[in-house]
Amino acid sequence: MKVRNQKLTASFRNALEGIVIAFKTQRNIRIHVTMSIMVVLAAFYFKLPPRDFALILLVIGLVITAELLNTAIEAIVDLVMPEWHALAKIAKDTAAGAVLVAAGVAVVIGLLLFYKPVMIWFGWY
Ligand SMILES: Nc1ncnc2c1ncn2[C@@H]1O[C@H](COP(=O)(O)OP(=O)(O)OP(=O)(O)O)[C@@H](O)[C@H]1O
Repeated sequence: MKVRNQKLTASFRNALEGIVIAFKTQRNIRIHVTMSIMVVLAAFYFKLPPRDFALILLVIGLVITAELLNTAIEAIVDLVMPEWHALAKIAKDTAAGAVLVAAGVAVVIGLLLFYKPVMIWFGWY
């Protein structure tokens, strides 16, 4: 039981290390995390309802997960194929495309959720 707990702790530590490495090496992840913090603060400020808040957390998770997987795919491609290869290009470009899709969905959801409170705040509604 103790060995299993130690294994679990090590897996958790490795996963956290992966997130820290991605944050340190990937500028895009730093940008997304900064924007996510700002969006969460804005959600508090505008007192968005719990369901909207949950949706925001969900899309933030989606974008950061996509970024982490993109980082992992980039590392694997660089490891196994340092030279130019058509399949390496497909792997990197589709992984980047996944991030773009997630970020696009996040922007649309953000606009839908913040549109009304922001309009009210400016007195335009
Ligand atoms: N081994 C390769 N073979 C073919 N194309 C490649 C290869 N490595 C990179 N590319 C192409 O170059 C683009 C940029 O790759 P690069 O590794 O320089 O940046 P990245 O790490 O994917 O981007 P970032 O870290 O800025 O998100 C890729 O999206 C892909 O189109």
